[in-house]
Amino acid sequence: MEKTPITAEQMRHYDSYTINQIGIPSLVLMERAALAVRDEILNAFPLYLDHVVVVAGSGNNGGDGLDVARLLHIAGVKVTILNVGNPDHASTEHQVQEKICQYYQIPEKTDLSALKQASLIVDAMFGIGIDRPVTGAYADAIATINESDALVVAVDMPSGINTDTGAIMGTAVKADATVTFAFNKVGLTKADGAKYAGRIVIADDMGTYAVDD
Ligand SMILES: NC(=O)C1=CN([C@@H]2O[C@H](COP(=O)(O)OP(=O)(O)OC[C@H]3O[C@@H](n4cnc5c(N)ncnc54)[C@H](O)[C@@H]3O)[C@@H](O)[C@H]2O)[C@H](O)CC1
Ligand SMILES: [K+]
Repeated sequence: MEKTPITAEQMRHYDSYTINQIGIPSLVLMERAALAVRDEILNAFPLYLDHVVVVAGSGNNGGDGLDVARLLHIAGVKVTILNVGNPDHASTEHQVQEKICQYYQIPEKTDLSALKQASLIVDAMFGIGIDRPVTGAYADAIATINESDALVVAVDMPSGINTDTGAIMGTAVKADATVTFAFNKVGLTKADGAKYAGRIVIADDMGTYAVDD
């Protein structure tokens, strides 16, 4: 398996090859991604589990976050979801995960004050899909996260960090750890990305396959 850090475009290519050519459904990849984040949180941060707040965007990074919220909830952890994204823009997978979280009646908030009670924050606003500077409610959430003394675990990328350059796009989450999927990302190895990522965990048992075509 290729071990050098990859770009967002390469990751999207490998994802779509795995989903469309091999036939592994994207929700299966999402579940495997979320299991890796859950395992890292339970194994590495057992003293920070009093109240986990998952900050979710409306794309598949947010979908991963909702999946992690459910997995932690059924593991007996107190979890609150803070939805920052616009629900009207929710991706298909995000909507599936949202419905499951509603089944488990996991509390959902939109007010940033939810972050004040967090012992651990899961940053699931943006992953490799970030394509413009962060502004508005997302920027406010990032500022509040960075001011918090909660432990911060980023899903795939610290939100606001450019996957390919490591540059801060307006503003970015400073994470204690980042669980990135399938392969390391170029943006986690250089510039501000290397600093903002914290300890990097590469979840490479993802079922995502590198193709060289
Ligand atoms: N690699 C894997 O095996 C898997 C990765 N998964 C996760 O999917 C995300 C990528 O999801 P995507 O929906 O493409 O993008 P994001 O969730 O990162 O971003 C959502 C959405 O946000 C918009 N956007 C971009 N920049 C901004 C901005 N500055 N302000 C507001 N909105 C912005 C843009 O339209 C994006 O589409 C990946 O990181 C993983 O977490 C899958 O779960 C499956 C397994
Ligand atoms: K993120």
